[in-house]
Amino acid sequence: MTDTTAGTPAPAATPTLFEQLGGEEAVGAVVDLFYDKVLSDPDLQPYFTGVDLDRLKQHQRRFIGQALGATRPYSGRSMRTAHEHLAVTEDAFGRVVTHLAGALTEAGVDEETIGTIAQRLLPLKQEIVTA
Ligand code: HEM
Repeated sequence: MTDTTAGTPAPAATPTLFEQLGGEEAVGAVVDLFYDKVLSDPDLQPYFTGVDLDRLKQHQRRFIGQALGATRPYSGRSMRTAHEHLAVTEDAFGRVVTHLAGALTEAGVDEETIGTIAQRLLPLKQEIVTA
């Protein structure tokens, strides 16, 4: 069989947002900023009372990962199961997304990309918001 692809470079896969933002290291910086914003917000602090910090960090990484489409396969609890005991309000959900947008802005991400990211998170609202 003739190899018609010989000598032809493989088509570049469209980079994920994760790659566009600069990969693991850049995203790590966004996670840190995001984490500070969420924990400094008096309206959000109660949700995280008693949640250990490792778990919270993991939460932030997952959250960012979901937004950027860079998650390793996720085998944890469903979004509904993970959040239903928290009675997350629509307002709280909105605040968290706003803090993510703020962290991304500070990290130099352009507005259009931030809009795309926010759109990706929106469908999760119906699973996470239960109050
Ligand atoms: C798109 C939005 C969100 C995503 C992708 C997300 C993702 C996750 C994931 C993956 C977990 C871990 C589940 C586990 O380890 O079993 C989790 C737990 C948690 N999430 Fe979220 N989350 C979102 C929004 C929120 C919001 C808006 C709040 C609060 C205002 C919140 C508060 C928490 C807390 C407190 C936990 C820990 C629960 C526990 O350990 O008992 N999350 N979230």
